[in-house]
Amino acid sequence: MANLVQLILPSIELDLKEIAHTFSKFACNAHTICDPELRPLGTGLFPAISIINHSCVPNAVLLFEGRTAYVRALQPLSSYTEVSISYIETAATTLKRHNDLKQYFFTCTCTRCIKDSEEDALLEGYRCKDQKCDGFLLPDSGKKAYACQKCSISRDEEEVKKVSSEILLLSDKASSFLSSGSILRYHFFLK
Ligand SMILES: C[S@@+](CC[C@H](N)C(=O)[O-])C[C@H]1O[C@@H](n2cnc3c(N)ncnc32)[C@H](O)[C@@H]1O
Repeated sequence: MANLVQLILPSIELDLKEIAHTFSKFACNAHTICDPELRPLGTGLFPAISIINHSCVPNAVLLFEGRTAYVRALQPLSSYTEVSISYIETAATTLKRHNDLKQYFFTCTCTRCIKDSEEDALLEGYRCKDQKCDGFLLPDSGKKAYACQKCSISRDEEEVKKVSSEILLLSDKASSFLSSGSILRYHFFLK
């Protein structure tokens, strides 16, 4: 980034180290401004909000109305409770969350991150193919087969890959509907 600035402004004497420093501070303290559908609109620096630390089980959420940022509590908070928000998508495994947090240069040690998480297994697992079973198919160590943690029914890798690509396709369709605004129109029509 610092080199890019020098490329754009070659005539100005620049301290590349200082620019890199400033951009790094900006990246760690800035927030993505979203519209009500959570579509990113841009990046903003809100000093009062930059003091809020991250948790994967946050007790508050950052919302925007236009360019104005609001921190809204997700539960009643007593005095002296530290307010936390999530810097990242929380519906992800611990490994994914920690990867996403690398840009902020810390390792999260919230309650969700430190417990040996069955939740992670569920996030990575697939619904058991037996409709009557409420278990999840979890990968074996080599990911060659998936077995239900409740009834032990298994699916082979190919079966799981097929289901997973169908899910990805559906998710892509949902995203493109969302970004085109079609869901909003559909919602409006239903009303
Ligand atoms: C937006 S600032 C948050 C406020 C910052 N702690 C301060 O005192 O100004 C983001 C930085 O705070 C630190 N931070 C945020 N959440 C953290 C957490 N849960 N554990 C450790 N460090 C955290 C990281 O250094 C991160 O880059």
